[in-house]
Amino acid sequence: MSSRNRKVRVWGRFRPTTNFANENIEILNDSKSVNVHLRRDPKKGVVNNQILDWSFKLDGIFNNADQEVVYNTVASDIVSSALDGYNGTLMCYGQTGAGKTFTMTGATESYRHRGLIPRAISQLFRQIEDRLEYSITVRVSYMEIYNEGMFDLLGQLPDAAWSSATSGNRDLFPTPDPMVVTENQDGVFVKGLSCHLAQNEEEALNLLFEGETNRSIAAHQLNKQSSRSHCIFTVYLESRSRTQSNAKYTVSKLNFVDLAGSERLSKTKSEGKTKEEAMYINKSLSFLEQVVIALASRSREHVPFRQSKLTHYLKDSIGGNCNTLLIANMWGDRPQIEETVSTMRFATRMMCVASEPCINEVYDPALLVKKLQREIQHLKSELAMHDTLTNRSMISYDPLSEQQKYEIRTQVQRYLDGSLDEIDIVNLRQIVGTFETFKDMYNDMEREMETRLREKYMLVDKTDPASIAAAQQAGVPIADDGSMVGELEGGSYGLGQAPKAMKADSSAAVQLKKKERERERKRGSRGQTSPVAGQKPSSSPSHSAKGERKVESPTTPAEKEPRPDVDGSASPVSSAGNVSRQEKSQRASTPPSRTSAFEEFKTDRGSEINRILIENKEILASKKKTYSELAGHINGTKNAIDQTRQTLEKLRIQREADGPILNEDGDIIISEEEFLEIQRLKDLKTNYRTKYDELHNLKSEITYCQKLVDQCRLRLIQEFDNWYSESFLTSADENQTSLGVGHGVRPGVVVPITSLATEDEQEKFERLQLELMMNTPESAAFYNAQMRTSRRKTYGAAMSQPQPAYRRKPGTPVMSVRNQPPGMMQVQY
Ligand SMILES: Nc1ncnc2c1ncn2[C@@H]1O[C@H](COP(=O)(O)OP(=O)(O)OP(=O)(O)O)[C@@H](O)[C@H]1O
Repeated sequence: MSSRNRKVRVWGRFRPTTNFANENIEILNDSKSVNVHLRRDPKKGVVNNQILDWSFKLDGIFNNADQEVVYNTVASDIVSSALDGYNGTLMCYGQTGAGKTFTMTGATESYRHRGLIPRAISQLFRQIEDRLEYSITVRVSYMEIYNEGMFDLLGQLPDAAWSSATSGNRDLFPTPDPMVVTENQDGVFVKGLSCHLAQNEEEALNLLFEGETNRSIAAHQLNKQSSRSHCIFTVYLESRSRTQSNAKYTVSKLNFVDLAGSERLSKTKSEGKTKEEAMYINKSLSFLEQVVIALASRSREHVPFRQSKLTHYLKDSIGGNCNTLLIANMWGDRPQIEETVSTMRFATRMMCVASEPCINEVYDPALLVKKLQREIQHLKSELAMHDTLTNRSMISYDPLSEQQKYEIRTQVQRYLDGSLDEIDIVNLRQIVGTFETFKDMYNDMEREMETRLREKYMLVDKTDPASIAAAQQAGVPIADDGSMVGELEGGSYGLGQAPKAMKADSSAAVQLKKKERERERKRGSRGQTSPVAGQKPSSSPSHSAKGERKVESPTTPAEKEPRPDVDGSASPVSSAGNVSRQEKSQRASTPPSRTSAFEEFKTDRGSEINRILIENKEILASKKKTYSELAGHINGTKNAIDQTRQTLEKLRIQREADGPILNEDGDIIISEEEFLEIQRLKDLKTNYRTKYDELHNLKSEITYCQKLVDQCRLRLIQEFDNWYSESFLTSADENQTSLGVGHGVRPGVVVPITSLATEDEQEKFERLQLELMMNTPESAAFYNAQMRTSRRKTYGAAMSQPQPAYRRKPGTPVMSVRNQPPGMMQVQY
């Protein structure tokens, strides 16, 4: 029942008295309602706003009730729920001497008058014995909060196990560190509070009584043995199933909170230590009241739990997911009537605190891992069975063995050196392994390359002044701006020879550089600077650090010849493979931009192949258009089929509702309308199949045409590349161009041929889309829209791309076309 509570349960208990103020306190017959009538206090004057009549209604009132009745009525269910995984809190609140400790612990010397805690312990172990299918662990802690300090009432026991340091700082338990209230995702706990395993009822009771003896008690005007602290006895339960090897188990805690008694100092006239204690008690109870008010108010966002140790510790124990019970202990005597009203008011507020108990389930990580491992094994077996049934027994789901890794590496190595044409794909793991091997090999190569470079050269980061300074110190002739003597401009890293070799006379080097600049200047004055706007004048390659570039000096005859016009007015190539004298002369100065040269090439030397490319593209475009129309037609047919099916279904339902009409043979007779619809459906299906086959064939043609277009384009680019290299570049130039032209292109990396023309990517994308459309023709509109968007994007990207490096990949095989598709132009090589 308690697990379904929506509010904290609150009961009132009057301690027995022979002087019950019947004229002031009326307990109604429902045993829930209490009316209290106060007498006007003459000390407050004739005119005052004192409320004299109060009516309270709690969940129940105990008057002269036996301990057993109290326990069975309010506590038993909460204790049972704790074994199911629900947290529970049982709290006694009230005036000093009102019977809180009696209710909570009872008279320790009398079994009959034992209180809630011993009864709960007894019930717990009884029920644990009954729950044979569960292994339930019981642990106990007992602490008190005295004058805002926390003390472990069981801290001195030999089996004390602390969550961190030992606890307390009271004289009784001199310990190094004070206890601290801590919170984590599992709830609130006290760091430093000892926890004790209790294997049976007796052990648990021993712990209770041991703690009782350590409580702070003092004689008080209203109670000979008044508790001067808040005491919290906690039982921690952990319940695991014995029958199921389940990673899931429940944990719960039962808090028994015996609060210190409130008192009016003006009335009790407490003095000295008792007064100080009372002040602490009243203050913390007032914070508790604030918390309760905040919890009871829906509009309140902040609950001031951290104002006191008590409220902080009770943060997850009042309402919330916890079964909470408050027993408001009261005096029935007339002199205490104001305190009784005050206690009733607190109790009524507590009734408004919401409580939504829930089971605390946790997962044992070790068991969970085991369970998941078992599940993986099970799934693997299922997969293996499935693969065997579908003739895919090659597939393995185990991690790659060392032998397999070695084989993959060997394959990749052979693939890279060209002795293997293709890597056979066996399964996903092998693909992943292959990629990893590529990555490893790439990293190895990079490291090896750097090591080799470092062995031979000194690498200087030109953007790093410290690196430059270090190089200068090592004797490398390098200027403060990072440029090296005799170095080519434009690189971000300087590559100099090792210090020994580089110990050239720096003043001579500077002179050399000056002379070089002078020569450049003169050459410029003769009108022989680069024709490309914005391009830097070519630095003299003959002065490179390695001295390997062979560009003719400005004084060579080649350079003295007039520079050819690169806008195409004069053809730079006389015949394929034959580079004219005029062409050779172009090498002496900066070559034209590849973009402009390519445009020129397409209209001149490469005009024939360009023409074939254009025609093939036109044929491809027209086939794609037909494909799109056909797909649209198929879509229409598909819609018509769906509609006809719906109509037929309606007619069938109608026919069945009207009752079937049968002929003599017992066959169902259908209406003419239904017959016609069936006929129509047949025709539509035939049409759909025919057109679908057509679409399929057309798709093959498109794929073939696409290949031819690709081949043409590749050929055009290769031709251009050869022509450009022969016409304008020396081998050193080629190297330089490949490093310098492609932005972000790494030395030695050849730009993939597909990136040479942006439409390659576009057309590849379109091809993929067409393939998808083939599978689901009804998605044509969707994919078409996608293509349009993609085209727009590709166009935008192409417009903003830097000039690509037109480089022919070494060893690229020359393509030839063997089969000519109908209506396609064949490339003649
Ligand atoms: N229901 C009851 N039946 C019999 N005796 C009771 C009952 N309630 C209280 N008493 C007795 O009244 C005295 C004071 O009770 P108790 O110590 O429980 O009060 P308390 O509220 O805990 O006071 P304090 O706040 O000072 O600790 C005890 O001697 C106790 O035995």
